[in-house]
Formats: sequence, C-alpha cells, structure tokens
Amino acid sequence: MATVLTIRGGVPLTGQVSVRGAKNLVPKAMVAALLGSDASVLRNVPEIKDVDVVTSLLRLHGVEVVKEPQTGDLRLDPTKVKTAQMKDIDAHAGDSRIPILFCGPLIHAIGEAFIPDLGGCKIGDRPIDYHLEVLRQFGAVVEKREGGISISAPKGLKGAKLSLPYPSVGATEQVLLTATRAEGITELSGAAIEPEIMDLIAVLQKMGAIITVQTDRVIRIEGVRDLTGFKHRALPDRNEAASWASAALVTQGDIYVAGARQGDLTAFLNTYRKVGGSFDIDDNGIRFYHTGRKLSPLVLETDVHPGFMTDWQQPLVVGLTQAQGVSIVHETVYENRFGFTEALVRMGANIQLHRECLGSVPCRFGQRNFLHSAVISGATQLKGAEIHIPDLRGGFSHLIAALAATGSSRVTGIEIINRGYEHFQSKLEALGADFDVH
Ligand SMILES: CC(=O)N[C@H]1[C@@H](OP(=O)(O)OP(=O)(O)OC[C@H]2O[C@@H](n3ccc(=O)[nH]c3=O)[C@H](O)[C@@H]2O)O[C@H](CO)[C@@H](O)[C@@H]1O
Ligand SMILES: C=C(OP(=O)(O)O)C(=O)O
Repeated sequence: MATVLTIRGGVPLTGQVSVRGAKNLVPKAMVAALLGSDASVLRNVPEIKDVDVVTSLLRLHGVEVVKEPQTGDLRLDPTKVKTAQMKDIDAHAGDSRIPILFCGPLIHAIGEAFIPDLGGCKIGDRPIDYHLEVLRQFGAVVEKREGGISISAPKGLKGAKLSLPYPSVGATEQVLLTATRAEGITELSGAAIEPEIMDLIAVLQKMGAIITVQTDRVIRIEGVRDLTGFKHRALPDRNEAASWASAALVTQGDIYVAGARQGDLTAFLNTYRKVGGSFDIDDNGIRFYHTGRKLSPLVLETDVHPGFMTDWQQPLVVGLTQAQGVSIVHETVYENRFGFTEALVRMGANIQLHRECLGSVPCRFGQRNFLHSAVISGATQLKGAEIHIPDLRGGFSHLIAALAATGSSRVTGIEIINRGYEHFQSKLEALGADFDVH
C-alpha cells in the first residue's frame, strides 16, 4: 500500500533543522573511494536514498562499506574490489544518476564497468552523451547492452584535451574521476565549477591527485599512477538549505538551518532578499524568515554556478505565488523543469508556461518547443489538493505549498523525497507542521 501524507495547511513552520553532507557530493566521494589503494573515511553522511544506492553498488563490487554506529561516518575499503554480477547491477536501473560515475574508477580498478540505466529526477531528457564522449577520448570503448552500457579500455585510459559543450556537473565529475589516474595530462575546458565539484576536487587532492582549477572554466589534471584513501567531511547540502529557506517564506515561518553556509548560497541569498525574505547568518548556520511584510515579485533565470542554481528554482516558485505582482522565471539548465506547476495551478496559483526564452541568459531551449519559462502572478491563496509527487524538488515544493494552503492535502509518492531530504518527516514535525502519515 502506498504511503499517504495528509497535510493540514496554514501553520507557519518555525524552529530549527540541520543539514548534513550534500546529496550532490556524498555519493560521488563514495565513488572516488574506489580509486584509492586503501580505505577512506567520509564524514557528515546523510541518510538518504542516493547514499543507499551507491553503498549497494559498491558492495556488489566487493568494496566494504561500514557505517560507524556512533558517528555515522562511512568507512569504504576498496582493497577487494571485483567485477559484479550484471543482473545484480541491473537491479539498480533507474535508481539514481550516480552509477555513470563508476566508469573511470572501475576501469582503473578492474579494467571494465557495467553501468545500469540511470534514474534521477525526470526534469528533461538528461542524456549522457557528454559522459560517453569524454570517456571515448580517454580511450574507453563503450557498448550499449540491454539495460545499460558496458565499458572498458583495452589500451588503458590516457589523458586528453577535452571540451564540454555545456558546463555539465556530472560530465565534469566524470572527467575528474577518470583523469586523476589516467596516463598523462588532461585539460578540460567548459568545466562546471559548482561547490560540490570543488569539494570532490578536495577529496581527490587528499588522495594524491594533482588538479589545478584555472580561470575561465579550465581544469587541468596531471595523472598519477596510484592514489591513497582519504578522510573527508562532506560539504553541507546547500540545496536542502535553500529548500527550507523557501519553506519559511511560503508558510510565513522562521527556520534556522544549522549547517547552511553563506559562501555556497550567495546567489540564493541575493534573490531571497530581493523577494522580501530575511536572513541572519552566524558561524553555525542561517536563520531564514518571513518579515510579515508583502513579498515582491522578481525576474529570475537559473544558471550554472555561480548563477542561481536550478535545484533552488522549484521551491522558490512557490514563494513567488505569494509575492504581490508578476514574476518571471527562465529555466536555462533543464528543458522540462516546470511540470510541477500543474499541481500548484490546481491549488489556486496563477502560473503560465511559455516556450520562449523570457530572459537574457543564453539558453539551449529557446527555439525547441520546451515550456521552460514561467510567468507567475500573485499573491494567490493556495488551497489543499490531491497531489502525486513527480520529482525531488518538485515534490518538496508541493509539500510546502500544501503546508501553506487552506484546508488539507492528500500527498502520495513521498518516497521520492527521501532521495535528497534526510528525515524530512521528523524535520517537518520539529517545525510544527500539522500532518499524518498512513
Ligand atoms: C546528482 C547530482 O549532482 N545532480 C545534480 C547535477 O545533475 P547532472 O550532473 O545530471 O546535471 P548536468 O550538469 O550534467 O546537466 C546540465 C544540463 O546538461 C545536459 N547534459 C548533461 C550531460 C550530458 O551528457 N549531456 C547533456 O546534454 C543535461 O540534460 C542538462 O540540461 O547537476 C545539476 C545541475 O546543477 C543539478 O540539477 C543536479 O541536482
Ligand atoms: C535534479 C536533482 O537531482 P538528480 O540529479 O539526482 O536527479 C536535484 O537534486 O534536484
């Protein structure tokens, strides 16, 4: 029987939550452990589904993954790494996007990799052409097979001069994880430079890698033969922090997010201030709150770092339904990230989607028939509805809309939220949300 969350809206969320290691770093640092000749220790690991998926995939490859009972730290020992059974790997098809990052590390460790079809949020086509192209340039041979791909490098992996057509986070990580132990020098231009990527570079440097981040999105990696294990504390989850910030705005609440770091959230904080949200920063976290004054509409474009992160867009759009006037949001990272607004419209929001680029950030989707710009007119009173959660951030957005709405909402599909929000039900409870689960 599917779990149903019944939410009675209208209660401002107030109190404190903590964010731990970032969903967009932790599973990748776990994959990096495969490159070491001895065990690694990763701290600040959240209990989220993507960590479980990668734990399982690593174990299938003979990596010992042990969680310290006291601290929750993960100890990852790759010394007995081996080829996994294809059928066991395929059981993880559709679970997450991380398996594609196993390619380089597994080829270095055992000469081959079988990768299941990827999962992750359905917010666009999400092809892996950049990943496969860079891997081929390192000398890998990729074969499509039923349920995934097989990949090997009969002549070894060799450094290469690479260029990404778009600063893809995953493809940049693919290059980092492959180049560190490839023979010779790799130069990547058009790289993504998100804070999670910088943290992965920190992990790899601790392992013995030589990586230089140059100006203008160029990263240079000098391949080394061997790497050791690492000890690392994962950077906090800035996307979860931004989600709770939007929850405070939407429910007229006041939430202290322990662990949130200003430096990772600069673009978000600027936007939050412009819309009329307030925040106080201290050494341990950030307090986000609604001031009681009217919210202001704004024009917003998502972008790669250091721009406004696409994963912040969906929760903030709910905030914009509560602003007085017309806001415009141009999504330039994913072609199909506004599907979640359908439920908001059913709840009473006034949102129109457009195929045109309503903004000035160069965008790949303009002439291609994608509803990737939104016009939001507010403020509108949201009312409870039946909701089925479509994806991670869209789902969180639906939850906070339901928490702000009059009446009650019946929400299904909440398992998706566990992919990126640790213990979200107990956090909601701690913030005073009125809901039950059956
Ligand atoms: C687990 C993880 O870290 N997920 C994050 C990561 O996803 P992910 O790494 O999948 O996102 P990318 O940065 O690769 O994707 C950005 C854009 O590039 C396109 N693309 C990407 C690869 C490719 O081979 N071909 C291609 O066309 C995608 O379809 C998308 O339009 O970065 C995104 C952008 O900050 C975030 O929203 C996700 O939360
Ligand atoms: C799009 C997201 O994640 P993933 O890449 O794991 O699907 C997200 O975290 O919002």
